[in-house]
Amino acid sequence: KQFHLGMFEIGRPLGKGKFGRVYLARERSSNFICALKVLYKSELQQGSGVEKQVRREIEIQSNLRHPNILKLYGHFHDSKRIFLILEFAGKGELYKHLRRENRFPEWKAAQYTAQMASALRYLHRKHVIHRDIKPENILVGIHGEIKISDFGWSVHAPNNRRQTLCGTLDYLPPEMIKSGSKDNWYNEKVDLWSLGVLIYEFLVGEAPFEDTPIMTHKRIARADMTIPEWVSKEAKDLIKKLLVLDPEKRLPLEEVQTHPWIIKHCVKGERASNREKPLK
Ligand SMILES: COc1cccc(-c2nc(Nc3cc(C)[nH]n3)cc3ccccc23)c1
Repeated sequence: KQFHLGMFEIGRPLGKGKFGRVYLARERSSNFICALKVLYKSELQQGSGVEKQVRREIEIQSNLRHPNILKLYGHFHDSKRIFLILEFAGKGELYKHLRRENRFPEWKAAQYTAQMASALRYLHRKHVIHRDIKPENILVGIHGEIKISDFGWSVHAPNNRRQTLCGTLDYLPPEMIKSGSKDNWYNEKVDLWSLGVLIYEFLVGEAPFEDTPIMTHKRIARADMTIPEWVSKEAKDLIKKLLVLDPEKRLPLEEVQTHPWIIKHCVKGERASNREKPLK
C-alpha cells in the first residue's frame, strides 16, 4: 500500500524525539487513529549510519505482529522527512507512569513481566534481539497492556530522562559493557538480563545498579545489587534468576512465564489480587 501525508489528518503532537516528533493522526478514508513519527533526513544523515539503522529497524518492525509489540503499519517519505505510521498506544509512556507512581504493586509488575516475556519469546523465535529493553522504550495501550515501542531509535522526552552519554547504562548486561568478544552481543540472552533489571525497577522504583557511571559499570560487571527485604521472596527469586552474569545460566523465557511469582499474580480468578477496585 502506498501512503502519503495527504492521507492523514494530523492531530496534537504527542511528544518530541531526538530525530523529530510524534503526532496523533487519523487516516482520512478509514478514520483509523494512529501515531505518526516524523524523522528529519537531515538529522539522520548527520548520525553515522543512523539512516541505514532506521531502514533496518523499519524492516524488522514491519514484520512483527504481537499484542505487546507496537505495530508499524507503514512508512513513506518526502524530500526532507521520513514518516512512520505506528500503532497508537492510548496511555503513553510506561516510564512516566512508573515515575508518577514511584513503583508498581507486585500484581501489576508481574502482569507487565508476563506480557514482556510473551513479546520477547515472540521476538526471539523470529531471531530478533531487542537489546534495549527499558521503561523508556515501552508504551501503555488503552486497556493497560504494554507495548515494546522502540526498535533502535528512541523518542527522547525533554528533561526527566536519564541523561547519560549513550542512554542509561543501567540496563546493559555485563557482556555488553565488558570489552572483548562481541559475539555475546548477538545472543538473545542479553534481553533476559534487561528483563531482570526491568522487574527490579518496576518493584523498587529505581534500577538495581543505579549509581555514578563508573560505579554502575563496576556493579553490573559483578552483578552487585541488593533487593530490599520488602520485595516478596517469589519476586526476589525471579530477579536473581535473571540477573546472572553467565548468559547461559539466565532463566529461559518459558520458565519466566511459569515462575510462581507470575502464576500467583496472572492467573485469572475471582479473588485475583490485581483488581484496582475492591470487589463488591
Ligand atoms: C514526550 O514523550 C512522548 C514522546 C512520544 C510519544 C508520547 C506519547 N505517546 C502516546 N502514544 C503513542 C506513541 C506512539 C509512537 N504510539 N503511541 C501517547 C501519549 C499520551 C500522553 C502523552 C504522551 C504520549 C510521549
